[in-house]
Amino acid sequence: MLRLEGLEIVQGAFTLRADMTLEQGRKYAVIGPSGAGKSTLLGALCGFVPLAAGRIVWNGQDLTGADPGARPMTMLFQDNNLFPHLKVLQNVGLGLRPDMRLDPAQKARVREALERVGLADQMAKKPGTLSGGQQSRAALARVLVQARPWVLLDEPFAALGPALRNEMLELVRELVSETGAGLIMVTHAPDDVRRIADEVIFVGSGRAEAPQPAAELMDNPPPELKAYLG
Ligand SMILES: Nc1ncnc2c1ncn2[C@@H]1O[C@H](COP(=O)(O)OP(=O)(O)OP(=O)(O)O)[C@@H](O)[C@H]1O
Repeated sequence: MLRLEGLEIVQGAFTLRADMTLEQGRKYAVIGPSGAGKSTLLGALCGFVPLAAGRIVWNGQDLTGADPGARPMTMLFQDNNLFPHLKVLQNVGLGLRPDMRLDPAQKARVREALERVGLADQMAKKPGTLSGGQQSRAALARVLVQARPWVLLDEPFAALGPALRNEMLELVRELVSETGAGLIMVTHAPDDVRRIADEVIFVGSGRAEAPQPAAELMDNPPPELKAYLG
């Protein structure tokens, strides 16, 4: 269980507040207008954006001052963050050990993760020689080897075409279900919400609202969400 207690995040003139409890193993979509603070919220959860007030507590453990690497979260950014000069295998291995000194068991985990995302035959290639979809798969494999309890995605796969995007979302859904990880995903696409999310966190007017069941909310959106959805 991940608790956001009286969070206040200040960036210049912008303030975002959040108070909510997220359940392990659930899939949350974060939606709301551009500039509402969706990326800011994820950044604060991961420890990249400091809190002005409040606490983040995971299973009773206060994460508020913890370094990003010490938190139970992995973040997948829109651009995948792959290192162009390293092979796919090494890029994924970095998820386990930044110094890349993997022991045999860790090497086996990296290979397993690459097999799981369908890149078993692409391990020795550099990211630049892979397609966009394959690069996304490599980035997902890196998330997978870290095996953290929460996976955070900030508008993932935005650069991919619709069919490939859906395929990647389906893969994400399968992977988090298999590992029991919780998912928090920023998206602008209502279709993504219906496809993948159990619950929706709406961000607007300086607040991240407590999660609400996805299907219900999308079928009967309150005025602010309705205005956003158009
Ligand atoms: N480093 C910063 N310094 C000052 N203000 C910032 C900084 N980063 C973001 N902001 C402001 O914080 C607010 C929230 O930005 P954020 O990127 O979280 O929104 P978002 O909902 O993710 O938007 P989008 O959907 O366009 O990606 C914006 O008003 C933005 O201008």
